[in-house]
Amino acid sequence: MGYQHIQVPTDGEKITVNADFSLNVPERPIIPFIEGDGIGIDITPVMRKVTDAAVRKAYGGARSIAWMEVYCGEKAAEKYTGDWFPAETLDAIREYVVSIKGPLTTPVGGGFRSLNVALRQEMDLYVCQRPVRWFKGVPSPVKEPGKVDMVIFRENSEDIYAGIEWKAGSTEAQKIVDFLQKEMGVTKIRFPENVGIGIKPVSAEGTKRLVRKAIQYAVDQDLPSVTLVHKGNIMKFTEGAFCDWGYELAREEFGATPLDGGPWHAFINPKTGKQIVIKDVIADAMLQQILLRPSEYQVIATLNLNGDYLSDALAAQVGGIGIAPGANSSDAVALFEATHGTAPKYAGQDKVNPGSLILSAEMMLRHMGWKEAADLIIAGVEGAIGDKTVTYDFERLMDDAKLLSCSEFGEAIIAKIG
Ligand SMILES: NC(=O)C1=CN([C@@H]2O[C@H](COP(=O)(O)OP(=O)(O)OC[C@H]3O[C@@H](n4cnc5c(N)ncnc54)[C@H](OP(=O)(O)O)[C@@H]3O)[C@@H](O)[C@H]2O)C=CC1
Ligand SMILES: O=C(O)CCC(=O)C(=O)O
Ligand SMILES: [Mg+2]
Repeated sequence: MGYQHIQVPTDGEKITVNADFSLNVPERPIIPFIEGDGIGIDITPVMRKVTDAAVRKAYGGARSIAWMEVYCGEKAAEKYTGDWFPAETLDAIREYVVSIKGPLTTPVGGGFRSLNVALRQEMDLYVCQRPVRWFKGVPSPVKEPGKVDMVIFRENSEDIYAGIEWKAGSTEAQKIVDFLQKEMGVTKIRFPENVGIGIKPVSAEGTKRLVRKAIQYAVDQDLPSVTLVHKGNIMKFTEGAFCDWGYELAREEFGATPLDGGPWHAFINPKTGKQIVIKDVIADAMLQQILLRPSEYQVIATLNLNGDYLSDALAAQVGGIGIAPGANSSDAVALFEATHGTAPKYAGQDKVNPGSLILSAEMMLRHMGWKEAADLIIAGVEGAIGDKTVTYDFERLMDDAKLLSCSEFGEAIIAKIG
C-alpha cells in the first residue's frame, strides 16, 4: 500500500495473521509506532532503545525490529495540514497488525473527541488489557503492594465512555429530552431545560466478547478467579446486564455452574484441573476491595469507564501510572500503549518515567512470541529499580535513591539487560 507521509522500511517484513488469529512474525518485523503528544517525545525514543537492546541481547542480531513512524495527534496535524487523525495511520496499524503508541492529548469539555478512544473504536480494539503488578523496591502507599497482581480486562468499545453525548442547550439535546419525555414517559430529568445528555450503550455481544477474553486468560494463565465489576444495582440494564451476560457466557462457553446457589459460579480449568471462580463485585465496593483485600482478585472484567478508573487506582497501589502498561486489541490487531496520558507539564523535559511504555513494549514482544526479549525487559526494569536508580516519581518516595532522567533510566535498564 502506498502512503503519503509514512515511510515504509525497505529492510523489514509484515507480521501476518492466520485464520486462528495466531501470528506469523518474521525475523525483522515492521512495527508502526506513534510518538505521542506531550511526554511522548521523551518516552517513545527511550522505549525503542530499550526494546532494541533487549531484542539484540536475546537473539544476537538474528532478530530485530524495523520501526515505522505513523502519525496521530499534534505531529499528524503538522504533517497532514490540520488532520489530527489521518486515515493512513489507521490503515498502517491494521495492515501491520502489531503496533505501539505514545499518549495523545484530549481537550476537556469542548474541542475534539479523544483520539485514543477513536483509534480503539475505528479498529474495534475491543479489549483493553492492563496488567498491574508490583516490582520489588517500587515505593507504594500501601503496606503490602506485592499482594496486587491483577489484570484488568476493560471493555473498550461501548459504555458512556464512547462519547455519544449532546451539549446542554443544543437542539440535539432538546430533541432527546422531548423524545424521552413525550414518547418514553420519562419524568425524572430533574432540570430538563438546560441539560447535557449522554448515552450508555452496553450490549450482550460487546460484553460477551470481552468476558470471553478475560476468562480465557484465567484458563491459560492458571488463575483462580475472574471478577465482573459493575454498578448493576443502579444501572440495571447496562451494568447489571454486563454482570448477567458475563455469568451467562461463563455457563454457556466454559461450563460454569452456580456456586452454593449463586450468584458466583465456578468451573474446572480444563488445562490444569483447578477450579476457576467467576464472581462479581459492585464497582464502588471494588475500589475498597483492591486496597483491603487485593490478593482475592486476579482477573477483572469490567465496563469501559469503570476500567479507566480502576486502572489508575490500581496503578497507584504499585507505584503509579509511570509504570502501568497496556494493550488494546481485537482478535487480529493489537495496539500497545501506556495507561497514563501526555502529562503536559513535563513534556520535553526528559524527566518522566518511561516504564509504562517500556512495559507496554514488553507486552508487545510477548504477544509476538519473542518471550526471551520480553523477559530481558522485565529483568532490566527489576534491576534498575533494585539498584534504586529511578526517575523522579519513584525517587521522591524512596530513601537513598539516585534520581535519573527519563533517558538515563532507559540506559540503566539497558545496562541491566547486559
Ligand atoms: N491513552 C492516552 O493517550 C491517554 C491520554 N490522556 C490525555 O493526557 C492528557 C493529560 O491528562 P492527565 O489527566 O494530566 O493525566 P496524565 O496521565 O497525563 O498525568 C497525570 C499525572 O500522572 C503522573 N504521570 C503521568 N505519566 C507519568 C510518567 N510517565 N511518569 C511519571 N509520572 C507520570 C504525573 O504525576 P505528578 O504530577 O504527580 O508528577 C502527572 O501529572 C489529557 O489530554 C488526557 O486526555 C490521559 C490518559 C490516557
Ligand atoms: O483518551 C483520553 O484522553 C483518555 C483515555 C484514558 O484515560 C484511558 O484510556 O485510560
Ligand atoms: Mg485513563
